[in-house]
Amino acid sequence: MDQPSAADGQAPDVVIETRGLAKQYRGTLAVDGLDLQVPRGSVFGFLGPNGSGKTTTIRMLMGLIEPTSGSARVLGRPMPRSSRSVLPKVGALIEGPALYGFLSGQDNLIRYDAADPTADPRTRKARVGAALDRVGLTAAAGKKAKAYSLGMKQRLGLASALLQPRELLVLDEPTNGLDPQGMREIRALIRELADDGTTVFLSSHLLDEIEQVCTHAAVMARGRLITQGPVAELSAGTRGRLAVATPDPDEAVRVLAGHGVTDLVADPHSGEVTGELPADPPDLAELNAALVAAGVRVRGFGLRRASLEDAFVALTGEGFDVAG
Ligand SMILES: Nc1ncnc2c1ncn2[C@@H]1O[C@H](COP(=O)(O)OP(=O)(O)OP(=O)(O)O)[C@@H](O)[C@H]1O
Repeated sequence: MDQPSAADGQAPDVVIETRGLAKQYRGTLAVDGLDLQVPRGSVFGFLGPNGSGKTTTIRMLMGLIEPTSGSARVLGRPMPRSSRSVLPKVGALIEGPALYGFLSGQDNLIRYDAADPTADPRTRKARVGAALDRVGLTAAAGKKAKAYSLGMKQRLGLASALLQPRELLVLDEPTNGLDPQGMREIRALIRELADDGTTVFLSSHLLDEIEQVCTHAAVMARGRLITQGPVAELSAGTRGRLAVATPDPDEAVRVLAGHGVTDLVADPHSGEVTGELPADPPDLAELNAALVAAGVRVRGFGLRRASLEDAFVALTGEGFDVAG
């Protein structure tokens, strides 16, 4: 049967699990042998450049398209076979919310709620009011949706996904196209939802977004999973860059290069020189002393923690290209 059990080999604290999941389009292997594990209670970032297979994966997870091979389980049940029992517990926002511009935000939600055969019409108003409140749109509830900013439209879309209690929220690029303020609002909302115990799975091509909001992440490149795990651990395996703040960048670059530091970059705006330490790094105190001895005025000196971007570059040997 479809009930989750130990016999299925899936731990109950995993809300999404795929094994060898793959999708082949005519000329393209969009997703290639994906083994994904999303822990319950996590804010899970599904990170990858444009075209790396994120949306295709999400569509398979939500039972919208069939995988070519492999399997996917959501909330312990196989997809797409169990869509009817799984999807009511999953709030999904894929490729932007479908809204009627001529209806108010509130009336859009009433329409959504009315389309749900399991939703009791007698409690509709209260549900819609609570969802609007949840996303901070109560004051704008009577305004036509076409007059909403992009961020407000996105929040209304989230409200539609929150009309029913959800175990899992799946959000495809939830901040795409938003201005910085709109992005902050959506991120704050995601954190609040996670604090309430909802697992949030979100895709993004923005590295810093994943670092700011996610507890866990999986990194995709060209349809393949590069790595996954707690965000702090993903970058921990990558060495940080040496950073020297100095008004003498040219001389600093020369001295550091002489001590085996590679990939040196001098930022004229910040007055900072950064570089990659060699595999067998020199003693940092001696490196600093060498700079000073060469007449380099050192304002700051240290190792910067590796970012997810550093980890991505180290793992793929490619830059994180977010063009498109
Ligand atoms: N319906 C389709 N038919 C043919 N090829 C497709 C189809 N959908 C996606 N692809 C291809 O599969 C690959 C992965 O696309 P996908 O949309 O899953 O990536 P993504 O990581 O979500 O990128 P984006 O953020 O740009 O949507 C791309 O090369 C894309 O062109």
